[in-house]
Amino acid sequence: MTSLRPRRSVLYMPGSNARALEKARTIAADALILDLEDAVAPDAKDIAREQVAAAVKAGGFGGREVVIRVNGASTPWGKADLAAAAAAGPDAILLPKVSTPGDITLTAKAIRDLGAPEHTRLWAMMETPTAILNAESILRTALDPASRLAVLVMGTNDIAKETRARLTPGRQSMLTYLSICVAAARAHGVDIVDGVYNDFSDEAGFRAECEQGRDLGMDGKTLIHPKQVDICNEVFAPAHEEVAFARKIIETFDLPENQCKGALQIDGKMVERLHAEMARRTVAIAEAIAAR
Ligand SMILES: CC(C)(COP(=O)(O)OP(=O)(O)OC[C@H]1O[C@@H](n2cnc3c(N)ncnc32)[C@H](O)[C@@H]1OP(=O)(O)O)[C@@H](O)C(=O)NCCC(=O)NCCSC(=O)C[C@H](O)C(=O)O
Ligand SMILES: [Mg+2]
Repeated sequence: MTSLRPRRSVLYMPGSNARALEKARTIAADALILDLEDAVAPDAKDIAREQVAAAVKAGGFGGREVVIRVNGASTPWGKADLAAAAAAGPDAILLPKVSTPGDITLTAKAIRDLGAPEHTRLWAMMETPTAILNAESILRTALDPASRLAVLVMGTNDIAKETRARLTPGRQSMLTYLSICVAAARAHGVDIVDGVYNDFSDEAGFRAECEQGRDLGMDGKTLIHPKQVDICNEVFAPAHEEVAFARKIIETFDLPENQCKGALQIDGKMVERLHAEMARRTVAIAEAIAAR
């Protein structure tokens, strides 16, 4: 079952940047990814690992979901990262460059053996051509709760690198990859967040890409700079009118005279029971956001 935890804005920060780790405790993002992978230079990997583990253990992140992105198992840092992350016990560990179901199941087993607390979930980066081709089988691992798989994170920079597709305005080249992953995530009750928008000074372009991701079915978007958080939170929250209409749908279907009806007319629109289900989710996510 997809969780109703708001994951509108998911902000990356380099684990080597102590100032950013400190500042993160006051940024209005729903989730934070403390990165040990691509944002950290090889010479800074050890200090980043120590800083991130200490920051997670120290806490103080309030209701923000705290995630550690480790280096891959085949890198010189992967093993130490996983051990440190499991011991720190964040809300989730984010695996980069997942390509097969085994990447999830083996990591889940490894962190269990390393003593990771039960609450530590796995998030998976979808950013290789093989991951896209294997999306369904990777996501199927979520059927077993032991996999801990909770969220997919799109890695559009790596997808562009590996496929040689260009990241153009409108992301024509990414749409198939994004939608395949949305379908796989939804089929198996896992949340999914969109890739980053690199030009963090371009507010209009960023807003358009947030809206595109939301309309494709994403739960939120990964971010690289604090100035992207407010727009992202706004776009991925249901609008006031949407919530009001959702409440109206629920109330109308709940009326005794409508108990036997499958379809109704509300404000000139045809509404079916499937819309009542969607409306319940809209209201629930709006309430979860309001409670933050
Ligand atoms: C992109 C940046 C390097 C820009 O940094 P900087 O030049 O320092 O920006 P500012 O001067 O505008 O910063 C203003 C203040 O905000 C703090 N800050 C900046 N970014 C962050 C952040 N991400 N989290 C927390 N705080 C942040 C600065 O420290 C300044 O604070 P103050 O000193 O109080 O004024 C930088 O934004 C950055 O490093 N961003 C994150 C880069 C990153 O994590 N990249 C990896 C993830 S993206 C990726 O890998 C995608 C995926 O895998 C794929 O394949 O697509
Ligand atoms: Mg990447």
